[in-house]
Amino acid sequence: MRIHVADHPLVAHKLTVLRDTTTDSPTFRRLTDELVTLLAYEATRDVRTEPVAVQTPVASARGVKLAAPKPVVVPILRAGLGMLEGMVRLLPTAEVGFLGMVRDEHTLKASTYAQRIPENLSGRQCYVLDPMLATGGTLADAVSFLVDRGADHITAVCLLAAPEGLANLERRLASVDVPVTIVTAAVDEHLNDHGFIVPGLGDAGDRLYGVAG
Ligand SMILES: O=P(O)(O)OC[C@H]1O[C@H](OP(=O)(O)OP(=O)(O)O)[C@H](O)[C@@H]1O
Ligand SMILES: O=c1cc[nH]c(=O)[nH]1
Ligand SMILES: [Mg+2]
Repeated sequence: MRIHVADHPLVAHKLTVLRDTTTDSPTFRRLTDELVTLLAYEATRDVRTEPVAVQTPVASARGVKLAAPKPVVVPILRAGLGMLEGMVRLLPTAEVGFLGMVRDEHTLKASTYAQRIPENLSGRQCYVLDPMLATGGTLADAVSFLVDRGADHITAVCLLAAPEGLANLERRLASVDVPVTIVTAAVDEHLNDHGFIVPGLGDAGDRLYGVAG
C-alpha cells in the first residue's frame, strides 16, 4: 500500500478552514469540493492513457487520451458524496458506482447498506472517495469489495487519515494482490475513544449534510 500526503500550501489552508468548528455547511461543501479537485490531480497521476495523434493549426503532434476501459469513481455514502463533483470535474468520462456504508458508533464496525457497482471490474482503475479514514474498517471493506469484483488498481482519496487506520488498512490488505494507494490531505495525530480522528474535523457526513436521524 502506498500513502501519498499532499504537501501544498493551498491544501493546508483549505483544510484548516474545513476543520474550524464555526465553518457552516455550505462553506464546508465548497471547500471539500475544492480540496478534492486538488487531491484528484495527485490521485490520477497513474491513470492509464494511450497515445493519440492530433492535428494542431500548425502541425501534427503526439498526445494521449484516457485508455479504455473507463475508470470507475466510487463515493462511499454519505460523506463521500460530497467529494464526487470535485473528482468527476477532472475525470468527466469516468463511470460512477456507489457504496452505501455506515460505521456502528459503538462497535466501530462498518456495514454496507447499499451498492450499485458494475458486476465486473476486470481491468478497471477505481477511485474510492471517502473524506475520513479513521479505523480504516470502512475503506478495507470497500477495497475488498472492489477487488472481489476484479478491480486491478485502486486509489482512495481521503481528506484526513489516522495513523491507526492506515496501519490497520495495511494489515487488512496484506494479502491483496492489487496496488492500493491512499491520497490524503493530512495524517492526523490519533483516534479518540469514540473512533474519531484527533484533531480531525468532526463527523464529515454531519458537517456536509446535517445530523442524520
Ligand atoms: O475508518 P472508519 O473507522 O471505518 O470510519 C470512517 C467512516 O466513518 C464515516 O462514515 P459514517 O459511518 O459516519 O457514515 P456517513 O458518511 O453516512 O456519515 C466516514 O465517512 C467513513 O466512511
Ligand atoms: O473523525 C471521524 C471519524 C469517522 N467519521 C467521521 O466523520 N469523522
Ligand atoms: Mg458520519
